[in-house]
Amino acid sequence: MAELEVRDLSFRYGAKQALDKVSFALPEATFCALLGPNGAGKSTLVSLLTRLLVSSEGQVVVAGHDMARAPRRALAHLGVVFQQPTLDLNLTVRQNMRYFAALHGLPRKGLDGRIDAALERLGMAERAGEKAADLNGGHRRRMELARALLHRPRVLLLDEPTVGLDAAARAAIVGHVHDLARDGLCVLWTTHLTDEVRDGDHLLVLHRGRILADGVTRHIRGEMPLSDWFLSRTEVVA
Ligand SMILES: Nc1ncnc2c1ncn2[C@@H]1O[C@H](COP(=O)(O)OP(=O)(O)OP(=O)(O)O)[C@@H](O)[C@H]1O
Repeated sequence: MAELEVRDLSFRYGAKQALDKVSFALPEATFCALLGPNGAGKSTLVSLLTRLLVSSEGQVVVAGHDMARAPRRALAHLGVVFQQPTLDLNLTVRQNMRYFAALHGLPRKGLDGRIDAALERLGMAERAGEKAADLNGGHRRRMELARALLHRPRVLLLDEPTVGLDAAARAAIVGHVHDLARDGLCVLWTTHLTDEVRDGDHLLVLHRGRILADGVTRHIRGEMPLSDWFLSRTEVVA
């Protein structure tokens, strides 16, 4: 069964068609890169998947729950890391996580254990008592990732999560999220950077609101480096 399924999803801003009949299905234990140049429609798709936007055309199904008919159940299985950081810099890492847990109605019983486990997975266990303001950008992002796992979602959505990070921090996050996918999570990672995509990843290429390619990266790119393939298909002049 698909953990995340999108069927014929379309969206327009007035006359501007931002998404045009987008369809794909992702199973568990998948790292899927959603690659598209600026303006391709990635943010619009993320907004529809998280119900910030609603479309009357098409369907989104998370862990078997239809986003339009059962939004609370669908959203309960979705973890999200947005492009813009959403943490309180004055609180410690643990306080930020407790605050998020309270907002989501997670039971207090066993919460610290959940927080420790989530931080451990991201290599952040020893930073639980540090103020978010004192963390570097990469560690802040990892904290947001740990937080997105607290309610044990089956699908994790990340919208260009490496924006503003240096190369080492980017590589660390890319690695951690691949580990999460290997352990069973269905991950959708949006990016416009081909070097964040691995050959064995599931790749969706979005261009001008349409899916250009859907499959395993190494099959899609053939003999070409992915960056060359991507540039040739999206007509971006380097
Ligand atoms: N509020 C809006 N009103 C009108 N057009 C919009 C609006 N938001 C986005 N668009 C247009 O819809 C298309 C898709 O935009 P979207 O932001 O989803 O792309 P993106 O792939 O996320 O790009 P980026 O990487 O630059 O964030 C673009 O042509 C954009 O100009």
